[in-house]
Amino acid sequence: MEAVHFGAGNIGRGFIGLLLYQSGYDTTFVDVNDEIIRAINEKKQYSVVLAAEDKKTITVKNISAINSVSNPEEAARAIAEADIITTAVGPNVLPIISKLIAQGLRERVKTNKQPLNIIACENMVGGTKLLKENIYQHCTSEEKAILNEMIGFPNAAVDRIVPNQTNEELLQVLVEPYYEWVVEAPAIKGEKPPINGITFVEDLTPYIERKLFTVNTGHAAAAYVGYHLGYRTIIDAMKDVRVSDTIQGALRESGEALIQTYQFDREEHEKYIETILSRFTNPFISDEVTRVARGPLRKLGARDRLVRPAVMYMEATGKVPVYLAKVIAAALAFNHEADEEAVQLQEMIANQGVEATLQEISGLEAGHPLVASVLQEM
Ligand SMILES: NC(=O)C1=CN([C@@H]2O[C@H](COP(=O)(O)OP(=O)(O)OC[C@H]3O[C@@H](n4cnc5c(N)ncnc54)[C@H](O)[C@@H]3O)[C@@H](O)[C@H]2O)C=CC1
Ligand SMILES: O=P(O)(O)OC[C@H]1O[C@](O)(CO)[C@@H](O)[C@@H]1O
Repeated sequence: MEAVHFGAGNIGRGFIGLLLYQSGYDTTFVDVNDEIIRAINEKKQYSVVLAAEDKKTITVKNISAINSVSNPEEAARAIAEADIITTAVGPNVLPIISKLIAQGLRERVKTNKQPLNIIACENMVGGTKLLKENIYQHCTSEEKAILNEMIGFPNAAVDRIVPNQTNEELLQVLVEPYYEWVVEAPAIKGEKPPINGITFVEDLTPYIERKLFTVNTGHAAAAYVGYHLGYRTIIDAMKDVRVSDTIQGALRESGEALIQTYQFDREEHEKYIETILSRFTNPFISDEVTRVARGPLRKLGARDRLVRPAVMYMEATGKVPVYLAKVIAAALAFNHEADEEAVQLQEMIANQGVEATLQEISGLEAGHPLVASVLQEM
C-alpha cells in the first residue's frame, strides 16, 4: 500500500508517518524543506522515541520524500498512485498544497478507478473540508463531479504532543506516548483505510471540539500566560500557581460549555482534564511556550481554541467567562518577534487598538460582552 503524506515535520514523522509504517504502508513524504527531504532519501529510515522512562524507540522504514517546489510532477504522480493521502502542514498551508493535489487527482482519475481518501491532520475544525474546498477551486465542474464519486474527504482530530526537535540525528523525533486519531467514517469512500490506531466515528464534532477546547485551550493558556510571566518552557510555566490556576479556570469554563453542549458525563470529563494536564507536565518533554503559542492570529479566530469555547460558555450558561478572557488577553499580548503572526498582531494593535483588533480577528461584534471582559484583563 502506498501513502502520500504532506509535511515531514513533527506530526508527520512522529505520529502519522509512524502509524502508516506500522500499518504496512510505504510512505512518500511531500515537503518543501530540502534538508529533511535529502535526509529521508539518503537514510530511508528514522527513529521515533517515546518520551517516557524507558525511551522506547521505533524505527520507521519504507519511506521516501519529494520536494513539491522543485519536483511537482513527481509529487503529482505519487498522488495519482496513492492508496491514502494525509497532511500535517498547518492550517495556513492547506490552500498552498491544494493546487498540486488537484493536479495529482486529475492525473489519477484518467487511469486509476480505485477510491481514495484524503485526510487533513491539523489542529482545526473542518481541516479536510477546507482542503477539499481549496482543491475544488482548481477543478472544472466535470472534474468535481468525478471527484465527488471517487475521492473521500473525511475530517479528523489528531492528538499527540510532539515538541520541536533538537536531536543530533536530524530525522529522529521525540513524541509523547499518548495519541488519538479520530476520523469521520461517513465521509470515507470505499473501504476504511486499514490504519492501526485510527478510531472511526459517525460524528466527529464532539470529539474534535472536546480535544481542541481541552488539550489545545489548556495548552494555549499555559503558553500565553507562561510567556507573559517570562517562562521558556510549558513545564516550568505549569509550576507557577498563576498559570495553573488560569488553566484550571479556563478548562472549567470550556468544560462546562462542552458538557452542556454535548452532554458529556461530568465525572468522565473531569478525568479527561486530569489526563490532559498530566501530559503537559511530562518530565521527559521540554516544550517551548513559543511553539505552543505560535500563530496567535489563527488561535484567536472565531472557531479556534479560545474564542469559540468562550462563546459556547456564554451560550450555555448565560455568564461571561473570566479565565478564558484572561487567556485571550494574554494571547493579544503575545509579542514574540520570531513569530510572524505575533508581529502582525502587535502591528494591528499599535495601529487600531486592542478592541478593534480583537473584533477583527475573532469576528466578535462591537459591544460583545466577551470583548469587554477581555479588555478588563489587559
Ligand atoms: N506538534 C504537535 O504536537 C501537533 C501538531 N498538530 C498539527 O499538525 C500540523 C503540523 O504541525 P507540526 O508537525 O508540529 O509542524 P512542523 O512545522 O513540525 O511540520 C510542518 C511541516 O510542513 C512542511 N511544509 C510547510 N509548507 C509546506 C508545503 N507547501 N508543502 C509541503 N510541506 C510543507 C514543513 O516544511 C514542515 O516539515 C499542524 O496543523 C499542527 O497544528 C496536531 C497535533 C499535535
Ligand atoms: O499546533 P498548533 O495548533 O499551533 O498548536 C500547538 C498545539 O498543538 C499541539 O502541538 C498538539 O495538539 C499542542 O502541543 C498545542 O496545544
